[in-house]
Amino acid sequence: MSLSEKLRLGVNIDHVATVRNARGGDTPDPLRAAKLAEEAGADGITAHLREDRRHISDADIDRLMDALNVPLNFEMAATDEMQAIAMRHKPHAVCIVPEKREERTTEGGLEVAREENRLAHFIAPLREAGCRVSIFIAADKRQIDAAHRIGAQVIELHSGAYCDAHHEGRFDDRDRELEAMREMSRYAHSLGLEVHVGHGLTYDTVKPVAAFAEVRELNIGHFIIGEAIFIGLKPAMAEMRRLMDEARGELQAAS
Ligand SMILES: CC(=O)[C@@H](O)[C@H](O)COP(=O)(O)O
Ligand SMILES: NCC(=O)COP(=O)(O)O
Repeated sequence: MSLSEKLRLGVNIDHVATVRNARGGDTPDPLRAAKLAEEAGADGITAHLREDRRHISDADIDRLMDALNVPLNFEMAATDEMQAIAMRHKPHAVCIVPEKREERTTEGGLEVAREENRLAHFIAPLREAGCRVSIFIAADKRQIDAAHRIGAQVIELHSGAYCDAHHEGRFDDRDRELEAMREMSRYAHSLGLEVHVGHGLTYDTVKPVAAFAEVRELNIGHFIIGEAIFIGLKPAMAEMRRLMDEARGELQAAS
């Protein structure tokens, strides 16, 4: 991959639905947020249909599929129910994520290595249907090798541990997490996998990750939606885009 290729920004609109669902009505509408994000230059929209439907609903996915002009990255657990939904919609990308009912947010990466056989069979029809299959994993060589073996085209590295360490002031841990993601981005890229990164990224944490030459896409939601409350969605996205471009520009200048 060349550095002149654009680093894509996928905007996750799950937490617009979280606010909507707090009152059970129709507002704020995640589709409206997605269309605004699209107008503001989002390269894709990410939505996670959780098994417990705590934020995005089935109807949201129907409406996103009908109305979006940019690719939808459909995040889902590896269950029969979700596979059937994905097969009905055939979104541009399907990102397989681990899910626990009791977790507040996606805590870790998918355990691919221990479930290789099941996951290989699970993703095969999705690939045949034309979806790009992405696997949400920790920066762990074993998991990357397994994702590669089962035929995934993309991996998304979970940046939550790096972001948490930064915001909690555990800078040694942060630097270790960052280094692991850097090394594993290179490794995954060398296997021919497309590399994405996401979870918990903020203005303070995005630049070092955006500077990984092998990374093609960042998926960012919670922070952008939170910031949008104060400054609006388009300015919040524009600032994220500016930081990503700045990191990329610095990398290009140094190479
Ligand atoms: C997999 C992942 O990182 C996302 O789905 C995102 O964080 C939003 O969903 P949750 O906050 O419900 O985990
Ligand atoms: N896959 C990560 C994602 O879509 C966004 O995560 P977050 O920024 O909402 O934590």
